[in-house]
Amino acid sequence: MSAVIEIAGLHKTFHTLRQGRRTAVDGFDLLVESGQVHGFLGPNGSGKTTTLRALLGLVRADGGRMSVLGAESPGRLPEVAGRVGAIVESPQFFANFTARRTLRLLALAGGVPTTRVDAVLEQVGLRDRGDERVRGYSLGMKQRLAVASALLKNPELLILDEPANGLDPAGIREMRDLMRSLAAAGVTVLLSSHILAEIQLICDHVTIISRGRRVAHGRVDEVLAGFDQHEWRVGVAEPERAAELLARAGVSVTVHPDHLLVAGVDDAEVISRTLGEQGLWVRELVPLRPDLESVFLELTGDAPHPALPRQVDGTAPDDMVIDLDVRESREVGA
Ligand SMILES: Nc1ncnc2c1ncn2[C@@H]1O[C@H](COP(=O)(O)OP(=O)(O)OP(=O)(O)O)[C@@H](O)[C@H]1O
Repeated sequence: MSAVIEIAGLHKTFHTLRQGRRTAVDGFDLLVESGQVHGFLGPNGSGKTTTLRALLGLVRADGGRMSVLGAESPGRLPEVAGRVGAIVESPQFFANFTARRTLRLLALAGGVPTTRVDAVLEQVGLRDRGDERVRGYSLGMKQRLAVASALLKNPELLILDEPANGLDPAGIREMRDLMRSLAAAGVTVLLSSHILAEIQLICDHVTIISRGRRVAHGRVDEVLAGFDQHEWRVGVAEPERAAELLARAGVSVTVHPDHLLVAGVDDAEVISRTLGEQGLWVRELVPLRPDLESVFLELTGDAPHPALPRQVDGTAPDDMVIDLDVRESREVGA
């Protein structure tokens, strides 16, 4: 797979009269490879928009190296601009224009054949609504129109800042289907979001940013697996006795009022056999898998995560890296 976006050590500090110096991006790295639907995830104010703006030459970086489709950014961006569609500042459309007219105008302004208009309306699922005025569009339809405008030049790379912002679950599902169909058509997608469920639903890869620095990156499932503590919720009669039996078998167990919490067990059979052999029958055995939300909170919040050391001793999946040095430097500075 080839690199479509590469950012290494990006720095950007803003100087404002009221707030003084503010470091928005602090040595950030990003690698997006061809064919990925890559989520760029971080809390509000963590530096996502600044990174995308710097990558696209909309704001000047203070340091670091960036390239888009192999061309160094911002110097050689014009060479590849025709192959990149981006929506970083949310576009405003004339409410009285129809989507078709809007796209025709944008095509004419961008030197794109107007025959592309029908193709992109079809691609974003607005073909049947293309002759309606934008004022009657739902937020999801407006977002899709924005994506359609970025698709006019048939880009190989699509960069979207918060494309699912404000969408309801149905809108997010539509956006996910759209991103998947684009990926299937060979478009590489980078989309930013501060909403975890969105990234988990839409993206196959993720880079998590916190306070201007990358704190995790890799395949979504592998980032999650790296945080899997192999925990189980166990429902059983006589929980105290069950806990004792499990502890004696070397299993880490915590007693809660109506269940046990067992950690560090790969195979559920270990639990059911240990208890069953002593005449205790398990009535509930549920694996507790981490979701991106808990991973995100661990990485961007302050709580240390017991699973983190596993990431640096080589047991983490190859493709997933937790940038521990980032946590350390952040914690030192916190
Ligand atoms: N033009 C600017 N002038 C001064 N400070 C800025 C400017 N743009 C961004 N910042 C600051 O840089 C930091 C990062 O902002 P940025 O917009 O990149 O974050 P973000 O992750 O995109 O946030 P959000 O999810 O809220 O859009 C914030 O502290 C923000 O206030």
